[in-house]
Amino acid sequence: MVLAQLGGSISRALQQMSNATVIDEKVLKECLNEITRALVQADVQFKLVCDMQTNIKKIVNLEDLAAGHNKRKIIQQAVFNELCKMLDAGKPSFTPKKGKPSVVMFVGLQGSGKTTTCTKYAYYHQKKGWKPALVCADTFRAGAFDQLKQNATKAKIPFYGSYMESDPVKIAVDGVERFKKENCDLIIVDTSGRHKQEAALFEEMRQVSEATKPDLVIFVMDSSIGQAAFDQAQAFKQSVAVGAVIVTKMDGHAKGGGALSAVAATKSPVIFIGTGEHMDEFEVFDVKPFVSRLLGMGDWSGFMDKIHEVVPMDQQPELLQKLSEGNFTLRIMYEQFQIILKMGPISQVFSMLPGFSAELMPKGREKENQAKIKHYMTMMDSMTNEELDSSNPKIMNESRIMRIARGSGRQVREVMDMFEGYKRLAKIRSKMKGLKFPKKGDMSALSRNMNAQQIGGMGGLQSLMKQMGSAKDMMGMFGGGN
Ligand SMILES: Nc1nc2c(ncn2[C@@H]2O[C@H](COP(=O)(O)OP(=O)(O)OP(=O)(O)O)[C@@H](O)[C@H]2O)c(=O)[nH]1
Repeated sequence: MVLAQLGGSISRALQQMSNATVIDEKVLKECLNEITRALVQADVQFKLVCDMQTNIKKIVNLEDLAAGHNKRKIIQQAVFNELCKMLDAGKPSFTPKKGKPSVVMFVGLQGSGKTTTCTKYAYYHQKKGWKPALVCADTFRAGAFDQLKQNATKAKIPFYGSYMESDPVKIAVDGVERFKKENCDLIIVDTSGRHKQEAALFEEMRQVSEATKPDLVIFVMDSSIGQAAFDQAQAFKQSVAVGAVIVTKMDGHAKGGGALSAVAATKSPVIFIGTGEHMDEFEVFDVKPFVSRLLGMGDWSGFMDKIHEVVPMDQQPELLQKLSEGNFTLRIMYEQFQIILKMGPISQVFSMLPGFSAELMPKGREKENQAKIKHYMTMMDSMTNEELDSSNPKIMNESRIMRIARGSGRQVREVMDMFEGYKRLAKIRSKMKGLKFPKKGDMSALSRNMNAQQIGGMGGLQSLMKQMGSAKDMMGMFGGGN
């Protein structure tokens, strides 16, 4: 994934600087040049990158920093802040409220991923307890309704469209009315994809917008257009009241950094990014957590959100208790695998943990990793209660391993592999013993807690993970980290 490479290059530049015995002008310059190269390679506008470099140099005045100052931390913080500034549109978008009907209209160029993104957006909200519905007002592209219908059926989301009606305005109005009556709280209208030059289709888009009075218009844009994103976003904004942007195909394009920074320059907030063709390859875009993950600094609030999304409320205290106990059995590992599989792409989940980088888990390995977890779970299904509930690795003798392999139809080597992985995770967990996890939204509790643990907040946890070599270890378990 290109973004992971960008994050990896910036983190490495910062790491190399940290490794230097003395941080002087030369070391800082080398570090900033390295970061500049990485950003330019990701197609970020050269002027933006130069401005960023100048700003950092202004903030980090090495001569003025007294000896006691932690120069490394100050530089890291400046890089973090400047990256945030570059990607921040400066104003939030309208946010629909659960339980209150909102109409959201999707617009974008042909093939930008609009139809796919409508379903991803609906599915994302459905998982959070909303009642979304999809309306296909794309009468231009043959097959658009079938595509939406197929996606919606797969995700069990109600949909509306017509093979007969050729007027998109009528379909949109009928669909919105119908779903309002059915008490849907998020009515999503997909419109025809269009080109910048196609005046007639732009007019149609204006009419659909006028007739349905959307609370939010989302412009969907393919990241491969890079810096051209600026012109495109502007063109759409001039025709309809674009309130937010979703950038798609961030998984495969070297120009992703350019697209994100160019959209921010139009002052249109990016609210989600698409990171693959599948329904759950869709991530909230929130500048600070995004940059934090990009730099391998984690995103605890995103991680906790995911947990709150997939674990029923009544089981949450129990899970958090287990996470903080450090007494890690194979049964706990099994339960946590169940959660991980529900949380979405493994690389996405792990990139939310400090010390992990999406780079450690190549995207191509996603399917392979999911299959590996499932195989591990099949092997654990062949274990006895005694084996599952023991935290003593010594009970797993040769005859037990042979029995588990036979029972699950897997190789002995795979059982041993799974067991090695378990031991690695158990080691990590024992070091995290006593760490209390915050309630949803209560990040201050986490930092208070971490300070109490004397591991020095977020950065401290990151270095703790590094000390343990856990990122590579854990990724290694799933076949990443090479
Ligand atoms: N890799 C990747 N592919 C994506 C992503 N989002 C959409 N796609 C793919 O992009 C292609 C076009 O997506 P559609 O949803 O049909 O695009 P559209 O904008 O609705 O197309 P029109 O209706 O012609 O305007 C499909 O093959 C999608 O699977 C993404 O985030 N990553």
